[in-house]
Amino acid sequence: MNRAEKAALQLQAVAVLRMLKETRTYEELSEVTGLPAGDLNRYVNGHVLPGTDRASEVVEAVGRDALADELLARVEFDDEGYVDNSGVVFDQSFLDLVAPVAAETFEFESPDVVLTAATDGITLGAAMASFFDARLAYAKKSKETAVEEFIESRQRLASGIELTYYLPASAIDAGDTVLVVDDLIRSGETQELLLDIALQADADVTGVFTLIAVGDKGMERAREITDAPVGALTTFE
Ligand SMILES: O=P(O)(O)OC[C@H]1O[C@H](OP(=O)(O)OP(=O)(O)O)[C@H](O)[C@@H]1O
Ligand SMILES: Nc1ncnc2[nH]cnc12
Repeated sequence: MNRAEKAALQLQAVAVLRMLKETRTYEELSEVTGLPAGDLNRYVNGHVLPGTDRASEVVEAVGRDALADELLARVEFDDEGYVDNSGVVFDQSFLDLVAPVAAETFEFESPDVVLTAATDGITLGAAMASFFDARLAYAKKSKETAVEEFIESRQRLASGIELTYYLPASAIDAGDTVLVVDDLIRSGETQELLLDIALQADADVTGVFTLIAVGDKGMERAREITDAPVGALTTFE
């Protein structure tokens, strides 16, 4: 590990500790990590950085399960089963922690472009793109002004309403590898549109990732369209 990689790891560990600290006392954080509460206080407040051994323990100990638990604690369901996930998609630092875990868990190849759908997919897309050092592209439900050429994909939804997503044609080049991400997959209609946009761009899809799958229908729909890995951090029924 070179100096820059060590520094990145140390800062990632601090970010993990800060996220865990939001809902815990230092004593509780000490129980979770096995580190002394006084040291944790100094790390969380930025006075001292954890050594690289400690840093890698913290980062590795907080794997998929810890993030999935944290996700569960941050979302709320209404009476009709709709999810309020603003506690997650408004928190860029939390999403920055998800990216390395998602990459490792589902073994996504590093893509040229991360593709998502406006609006709520954008912050996760930015975290994933930053982690992979890839470009970010987001399809929108309206045409951006002054852009001349778009890839567009339209679908009639179960409700009968037509939904169209537009992506500036310059955002994905033919032959690019593309990782498709979104905050939530339920019916899979949005994924179908995004995967169709990738297909129209002559790109290769390397995976599909979502924070939350509501049921399995939308995930199955994505699996029917692509052979690449399709994964969710958490599934709710
Ligand atoms: O699997 P599906 O049934 O297609 O649902 C998933 C989509 O629904 C939500 O977006 P929404 O359409 O609410 O737009 P927003 O991000 O602008 O809120 C969510 O961000 C996904 O993009
Ligand atoms: N917030 C949400 N909760 C559940 N299903 C959805 N489908 C689209 N948005 C949703």
